[in-house]
Amino acid sequence: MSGDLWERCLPSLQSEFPAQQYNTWIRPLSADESQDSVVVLLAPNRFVRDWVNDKFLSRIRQVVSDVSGDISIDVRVDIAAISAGASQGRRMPPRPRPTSPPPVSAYVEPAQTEYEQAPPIPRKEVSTHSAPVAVIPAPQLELDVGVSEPGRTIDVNVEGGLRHQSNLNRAFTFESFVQGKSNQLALAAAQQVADNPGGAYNPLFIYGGVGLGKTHLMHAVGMEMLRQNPNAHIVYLHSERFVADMVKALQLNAINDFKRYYRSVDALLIDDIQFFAGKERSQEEFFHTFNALLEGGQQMILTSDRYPKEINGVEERLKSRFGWGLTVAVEPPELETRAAIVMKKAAEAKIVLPDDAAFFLAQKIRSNVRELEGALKRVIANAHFTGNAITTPFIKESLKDLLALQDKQVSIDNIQRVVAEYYKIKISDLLSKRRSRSVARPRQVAMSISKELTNHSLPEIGNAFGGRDHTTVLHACRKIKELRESEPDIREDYQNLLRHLTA
Ligand SMILES: Nc1ncnc2c1ncn2[C@@H]1O[C@H](COP(=O)(O)OP(=O)(O)OP(=O)(O)O)[C@@H](O)[C@H]1O
Repeated sequence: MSGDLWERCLPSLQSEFPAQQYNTWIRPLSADESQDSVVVLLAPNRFVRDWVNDKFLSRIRQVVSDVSGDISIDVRVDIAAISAGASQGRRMPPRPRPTSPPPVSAYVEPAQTEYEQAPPIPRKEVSTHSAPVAVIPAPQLELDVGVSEPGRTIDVNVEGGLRHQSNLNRAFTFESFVQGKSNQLALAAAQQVADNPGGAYNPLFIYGGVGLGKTHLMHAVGMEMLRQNPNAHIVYLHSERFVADMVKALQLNAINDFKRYYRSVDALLIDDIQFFAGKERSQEEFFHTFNALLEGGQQMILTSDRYPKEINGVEERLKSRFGWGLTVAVEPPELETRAAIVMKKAAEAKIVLPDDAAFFLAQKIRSNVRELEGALKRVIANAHFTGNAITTPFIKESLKDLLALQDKQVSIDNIQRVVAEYYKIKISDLLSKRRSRSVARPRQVAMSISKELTNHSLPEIGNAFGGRDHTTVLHACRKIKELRESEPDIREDYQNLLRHLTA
């Protein structure tokens, strides 16, 4: 075999599956093409293998046979990854805590961030090693982790006078996290890690856009680990804090203390890892910390605003390590999830919020959950000052300026108008059942742009185009992506329209 068959199949698979699915399931596979007439696809763990076998194998077979005739496909777990997993799972004998305080404070305020069903992650599936987190002389919890006090962080006192701060935010728990299709897989993976830290999903890499719950999930794992084992030594920090601590340690000639400190944790949670970009010395230090923690069976959870391989300015060896465990995406939540989040946040604030008011807010604020939460807080504050009940008209009045701004942003209506004008057809044609090429193609373009420029979900877009099914929208997006690569005219039309709509 030529040895690059799998490489040649990847572009088709990439264009076929939504990015989240491709990145989570297909991209981590590597191929062993050393045998004749069989390609062995190596999955980083059993979880990925089983899911690929179940959901993607038949399509992969088709694509491979289109490219290279009759070749059989076998999906196996990468043995190297398994042994890494086994060594990760093997708890190390108790390691001494650093006896002197770390050179600098590790304190940081916590950051206030397709329609395939996510796989049911069997809880405890990989618990071949039973020891939980505590391997280090027990630190004492200063605060009772069982009591939820939103906004409060949890401090941990370690013996020997070392004050260690986990910085976990009590408000960010699994209970307060609302599950939806957009975060189902990430949530399931996080729960699995919390139940089985240092297991096969190490590191857990969570990526996705701003304000979508990555930090919340990360803290929820830490909180759950602490609930299961109050002696666990868990550190959450933003990557910029890691960099700042390292710089200070270098200045104070205390890099060994820094190393010992970060390597003595049971779980290290680092947020927004993309901030390591361009910081070579920090990357070098983190690389060694990463290896030490992985070898010691200590759990790492990392978040980023993009898929590991797409983080520019970060060394390849680090990027490839980020993908050794499990990489999961959080997507913008669909309308129902946004409404459920608003309801949950209102209930947490002990506010009565009628369903229609929650849906109104969720419909209007689509950009991300943080903004949604911010809008709700404004409404609550307003209601508090004026003594009014929160109703849809009250929300409209309270958020007048914000909603006016939202309306200026690109809407599906606007996209339909601009696309219809561009192709010299009527808006009603875009919404009609007509299938002639002169109407169907602009309709597909408009759907694809709606997916790209708005936060609407596929069903919402389908609905706005004459009540079509979400699979029609999905098909349109894939078709247009394909045509933009193969047909210069479509590429140019698409670019012109994007430019016009975002000017
Ligand atoms: N599914 C959810 N359920 C409940 N709250 C959520 C959910 N998703 C996000 N939030 C809330 O939205 C806010 C922003 O979330 P978070 O800080 O975790 O986002 P993030 O993805 O880490 O963003 P960034 O990339 O900017 O750091 C938090 O208050 C969080 O509690």
